[in-house]
Amino acid sequence: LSILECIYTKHLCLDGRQIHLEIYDPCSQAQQGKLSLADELHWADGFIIVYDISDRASFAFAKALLYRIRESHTAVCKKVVEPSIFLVGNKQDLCHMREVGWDEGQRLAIDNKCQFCELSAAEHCQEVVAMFTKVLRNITANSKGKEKRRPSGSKSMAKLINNVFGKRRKSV
Ligand SMILES: Nc1nc2c(ncn2[C@@H]2O[C@H](COP(=O)(O)OP(=O)(O)OP(=O)(O)O)[C@@H](O)[C@H]2O)c(=O)[nH]1
Repeated sequence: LSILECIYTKHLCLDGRQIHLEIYDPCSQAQQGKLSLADELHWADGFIIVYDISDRASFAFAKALLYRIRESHTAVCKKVVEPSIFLVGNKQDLCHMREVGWDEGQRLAIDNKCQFCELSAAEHCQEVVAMFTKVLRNITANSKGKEKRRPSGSKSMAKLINNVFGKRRKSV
């Protein structure tokens, strides 16, 4: 069984500005342990890295992804605007099964200059919308008219999209 990645596109208006979103949601199962984000690192303006607060392994994976993004940015794109990175601890409704402390997530985010929040995509989808809005505001504030598009046919990266738009990934 392999699960396909998803690319979502959406036009929206934020603060009076038209935005064309291209969002790549990779399949975490297929990539586990691989961290192959080579294409995405070159074109993405922002990254949303999601872990499950009730699953320490997912936090370790999120940490590895964060380092990978940071390393790549430092090595390759020194002069380019820093990508916006949002670290998200999901499944806050499973607080009673928590394996990753809020402070651990926040510490990782502070150490790597990214934003952080905990939320429950299942129970409070408005929190997901608010998080996405922050990411977009951050990106538009950083980019200041820079045009950076995903090359067609290339893979790209973002997370949590199925929880926002309710779209299911196809399995083959
Ligand atoms: N309790 C709880 N379950 C959630 C929440 N968000 C997602 N889930 C569940 O977690 C499981 C995985 O959700 P997915 O949306 O497939 O997560 P994913 O990270 O995109 O999964 P991959 O296919 O591995 O990329 C599903 O059973 C969801 O219903 C949440 O906030 N709380």
